[in-house]
Amino acid sequence: MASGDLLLRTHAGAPVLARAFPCRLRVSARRRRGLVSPLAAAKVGVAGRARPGGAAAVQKRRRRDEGESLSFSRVVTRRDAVDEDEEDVEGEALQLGVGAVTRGDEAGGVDGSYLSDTRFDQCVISSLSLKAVEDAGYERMTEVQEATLPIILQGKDVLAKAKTGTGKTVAFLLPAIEVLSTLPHQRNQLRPPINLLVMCPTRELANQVAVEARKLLKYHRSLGVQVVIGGTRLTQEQRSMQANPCQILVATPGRLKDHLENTPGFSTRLKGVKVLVLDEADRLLDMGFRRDIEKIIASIPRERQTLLFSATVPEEVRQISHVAMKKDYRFINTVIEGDEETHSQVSQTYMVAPLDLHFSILYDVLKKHVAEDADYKVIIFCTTAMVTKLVAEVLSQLKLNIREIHSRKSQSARTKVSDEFRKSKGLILVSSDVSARGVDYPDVTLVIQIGIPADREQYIHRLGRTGRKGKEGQGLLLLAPWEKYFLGTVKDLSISEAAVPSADSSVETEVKNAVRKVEMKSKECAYQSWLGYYNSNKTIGRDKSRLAHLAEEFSQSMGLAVPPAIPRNILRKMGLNNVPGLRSS
Ligand SMILES: Nc1ncnc2c1ncn2[C@@H]1O[C@H](COP(=O)(O)OP(=O)(O)OP(=O)(O)O)[C@@H](O)[C@H]1O
Repeated sequence: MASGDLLLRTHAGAPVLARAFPCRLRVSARRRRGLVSPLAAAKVGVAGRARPGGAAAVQKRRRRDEGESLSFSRVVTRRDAVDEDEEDVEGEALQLGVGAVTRGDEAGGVDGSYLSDTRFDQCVISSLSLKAVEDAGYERMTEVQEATLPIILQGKDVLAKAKTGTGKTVAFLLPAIEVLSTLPHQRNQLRPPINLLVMCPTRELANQVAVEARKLLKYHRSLGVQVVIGGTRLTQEQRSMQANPCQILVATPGRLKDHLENTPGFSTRLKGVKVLVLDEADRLLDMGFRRDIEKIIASIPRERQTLLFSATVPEEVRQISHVAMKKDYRFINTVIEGDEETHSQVSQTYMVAPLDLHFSILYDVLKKHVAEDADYKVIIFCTTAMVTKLVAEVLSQLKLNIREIHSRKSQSARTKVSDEFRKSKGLILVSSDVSARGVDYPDVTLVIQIGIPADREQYIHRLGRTGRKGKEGQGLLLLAPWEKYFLGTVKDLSISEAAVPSADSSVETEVKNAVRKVEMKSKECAYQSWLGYYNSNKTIGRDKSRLAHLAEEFSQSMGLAVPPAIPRNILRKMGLNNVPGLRSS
């Protein structure tokens, strides 16, 4: 936290405490014990003060989505790569830590600390929303919901940071719906305005947010929600928007831009936006999405409320939040200062081993996990879509119960796999970063990450697919020796080294046979995308001949004696033509 940020800790319900502790003396006593809600504090005049504007230059980080390189245009265009048809910071900051750890039996978790003591029925929300919240089975607010609701209801712009799986979706949807429910809604309008626009970086997340919105809208009969995402026919979406226009729109950026450019009357409807939400805000504001987001923001009214939510808010996101928010926005951070951004009930380990052992290690770890936990539910994150496909094929050959999801799959296949994984146990999902953020699969027991994640934030979001709602979970990061430097970026997290399983020759033979059975085409594609991914990595991609040598190691791990040849034009686009060790075709 930057100097000048206000440190407050919260324990119990914001609106309730505001009534319960009206005098400065009692608030101060609770502040000393770290138990004051922001609203209570604000009432007695201890609200956060403006942060000094930091004018540090915004570092433009080149990021990858889907693990594919963004640097080689047609080989992997930005469209293919990204999962999309796929002022100085002046805000007030509140640091809200978890006061007492409560045991959340009703949440089914071992540690219910993500829940606050405030019940929804103690809040100033409409009876229609309250009934819907109760029907959804939510009784107490989560910490982030408790912390943000009163401030959003005051009409403030909010940038909120809270750990993964702690209810950020309801935290922005519920107050936004409350705002909308006070607006006049005329039935039978030909093109009714869109009043709430929620942007999400992935299609799966957009669908999930719409499902949560529908739950909360159960009794708000005059309000509706619609989703526009890539991978579906634009005309189909246009027809359904015309047939049943809704006030709430959940969208991925590329597709929203398509509608802006191609759907008659759409830009007029966007002029009605009163609340804009950027879910996974840091991802939406990074370079992969920035241009689309800026265009979208330019198409909606300046006079609006903006809500940015994420489990990670790197300093540069705070620096550029003026792109979307008013200067007097509030930064609400529910991750206590000094606490890790990951969950303490998730054990994190890493293993370092040469690439040619990775499949055997993976198989060994999975076999043990499956044997130990009949209700196992594992996600394996891979660096690129094509590497994901390869790993899924190898593990399927080993007769594990595998499903595969990445951007090269059709949207219908993605939706089917995602729905199945949400409902089932006893499954292993091999995924690219399409599942890294926001996706709420219940009861994931283990998250494995093979190879370095795009960055520290991506590591945290991927790990956050387990340990949701206070439940326990495990995380394993599997690295090659030359990837070990990544550990330096997450050294503040509790990751401990795990011993590499000792070699078992029968397992190794089994794995080698499985690898051998995978089609050559899959190996070629994996090799090319692997090369693209590490080529655009600032550390590894710097030395091209070393990169070629490492790529050869990767091709050997797929059982290839000679690395596949890559079309010359693709090598050129990657800036890798004439690099010794790389073959062109
Ligand atoms: N007050 C509540 N009580 C119990 N469960 C809740 C409550 N609010 C939300 N949930 C549930 O908690 C789960 C996690 O919520 P959600 O997906 O919004 O988390 P998140 O913080 O957005 O996670 P991520 O950072 O991964 O996007 C969901 O299943 C949601 O239905």
